[in-house]
Amino acid sequence: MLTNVEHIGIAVRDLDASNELFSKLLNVAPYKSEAVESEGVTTSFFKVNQTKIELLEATSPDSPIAKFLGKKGEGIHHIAFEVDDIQTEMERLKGEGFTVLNETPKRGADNKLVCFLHPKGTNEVLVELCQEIKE
Ligand SMILES: CC[C@@H](C(=O)O)C(=O)SCCNC(=O)CCNC(=O)[C@H](O)C(C)(C)COP(=O)(O)OP(=O)(O)OC[C@H]1O[C@@H](n2cnc3c(N)ncnc32)[C@H](O)[C@@H]1OP(=O)(O)O
Ligand SMILES: [Co+2]
Repeated sequence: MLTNVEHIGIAVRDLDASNELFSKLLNVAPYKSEAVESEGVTTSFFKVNQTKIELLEATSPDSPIAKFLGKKGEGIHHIAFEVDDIQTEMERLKGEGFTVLNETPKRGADNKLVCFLHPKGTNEVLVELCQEIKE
């Protein structure tokens, strides 16, 4: 079951400059910065009440963020939904005809298992599913 918007991902060219900008905009400092090597990104996270913003800077030219910046420029890159059981949700969405981009949930940032849906099947919006890892 989808339970919430978990975060909104924003592609940025310069994470330091965008951290400053979003700190001023939201009036809070980022609570976390984390590199996710498998995605070729460095992230930083802001939280305002229940709303989470994830800034993403590319760390390699073949990163999805580098490609997105090259094609579309900075801006909203994806919307992430929290799910209670990612595997069940992936199966349900595949059954509805959506294309999952990873058949097995992978480790994302901020202690999450994640899966992406292809934007060509979701009105050009890249959708991420996130399930909290309980350790
Ligand atoms: C930090 C970890 C994690 C978290 O925990 O939160 C993250 O958020 S990681 C975020 C970065 N990772 C990803 O985005 C992984 C999923 N993405 C992909 O697998 C690929 O980016 C893609 C969506 C399959 C596209 O890859 P590819 O086909 O190689 O690139 P193209 O540039 O050729 O794009 C094809 C087509 O898709 C459009 N596109 C690409 N990205 C987006 C997007 N974010 N939103 C909307 N549309 C997107 C792109 O414009 C192309 O369209 P056309 O030009 O019309 O062909
Ligand atoms: Co994300």
